[in-house]
Amino acid sequence: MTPGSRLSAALDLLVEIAESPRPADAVVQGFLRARRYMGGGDRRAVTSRVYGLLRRHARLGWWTGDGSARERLLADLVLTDGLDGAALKTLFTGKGHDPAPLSADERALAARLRGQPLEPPEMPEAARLELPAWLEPLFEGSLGKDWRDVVAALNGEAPLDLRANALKTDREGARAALADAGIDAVDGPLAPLALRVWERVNLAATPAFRDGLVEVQDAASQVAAALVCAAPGMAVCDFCAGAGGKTLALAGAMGNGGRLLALDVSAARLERARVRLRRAGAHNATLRALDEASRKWLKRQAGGFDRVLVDAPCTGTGAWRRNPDARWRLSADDLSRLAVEQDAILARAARLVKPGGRLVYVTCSLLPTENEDRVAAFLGGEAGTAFTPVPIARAWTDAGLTAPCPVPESATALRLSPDRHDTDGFFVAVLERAAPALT
Ligand SMILES: C[S@@+](CC[C@H](N)C(=O)[O-])C[C@H]1O[C@@H](n2cnc3c(N)ncnc32)[C@H](O)[C@@H]1O
Repeated sequence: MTPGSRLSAALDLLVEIAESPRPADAVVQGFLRARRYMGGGDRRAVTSRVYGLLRRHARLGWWTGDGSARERLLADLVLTDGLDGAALKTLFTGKGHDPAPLSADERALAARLRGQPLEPPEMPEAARLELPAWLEPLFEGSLGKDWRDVVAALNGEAPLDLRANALKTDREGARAALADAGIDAVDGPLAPLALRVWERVNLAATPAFRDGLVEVQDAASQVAAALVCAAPGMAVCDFCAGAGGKTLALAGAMGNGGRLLALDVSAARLERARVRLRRAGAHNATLRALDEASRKWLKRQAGGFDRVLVDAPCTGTGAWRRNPDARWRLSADDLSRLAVEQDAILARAARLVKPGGRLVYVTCSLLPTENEDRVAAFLGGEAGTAFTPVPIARAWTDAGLTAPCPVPESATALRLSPDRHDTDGFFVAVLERAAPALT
């Protein structure tokens, strides 16, 4: 591809992301899958430009007066890459797949931006931080004095984190299999099976992935799954299993022994989980899509599980590094709607926990309205009366995690964030149902 045609592809992809309800990383994957003719260099150039544009969205919007995708691209080429009029002319040729030549207005825009910094002092803070203005007070009010560092880190690039599949190998075995495919992996933070890859790789093409030795999972998500403390022989329910990221880790912790039930309202996501479980060699999981007709069935499962994981639907603020556009899709209404859903799911899932068993509440959000507030609402309501919070340090030890526990002994919630822990943002609370008194 010519440098110009790479820009055209980046523009097409940007428009596709803007028009799709799906997260950016899913749209990017689909886009590349449909263009197998693109070589590795082209893919890297296109995706790196697109993610850059998404990460600089507000700043480029400020400079262009909320301009079109093409205007933002033009501004990016001038402000970030430092291109001048002559260089732009070689890219915007209109020949082949190159973008159409610049109009007089676009040439004037490029001339106006030439030599300017991306972030001039007069730029409002919300734009500099790439944060929707309505979310600024929420972050400032809830994330402590370092809130700007958290927000900045959430706009950084995320590495590819993998989990070695304990059902088939260990971390060293997985690392060696990746090395055979020419992929360098270092230990990931906190989680004992985490491997981290910084280069862009085609993981799906490697035997390590195809044979189920590794799965894609952020280190924080691995920690969240570990804190369920699932063990062989237990009955474990993954109430919001989705495409099975944590179900797979739970199956690994259970050594394929015991009963693992994966539930979700999305049958399509569970279907993806089925494929991944098969590849991982996980045989102890049963998958079930929840619908109106499941109510009676769910009632019959009451008190049947040692562990119930609720990886609740959330805003995903903790995963903004992977989906930088997600912040612009959020609204205050989403936050209120999600809180209602999170409360309802927690109450429903809690019924499944055995006396003496544990309910583990997880989100990939950093907002207390989805985390601490939801746990407090649950514990203060009828469904939560039998539950008490377990100190994270205790669950950490129970889980056999060997890295130092990142929160104090007394903390009953864990919040991981990219600035402090070098992971995605995640929240975990572990609640225990009172065991019957011994007589
Ligand atoms: C954060 S995602 C789960 C991610 C998954 N656990 C993983 O590790 O890959 C939340 C999931 O909750 C599901 N969900 C939404 N409402 C639900 C409900 N009422 N009951 C069960 N699952 C629900 C969504 O379909 C979505 O798959």
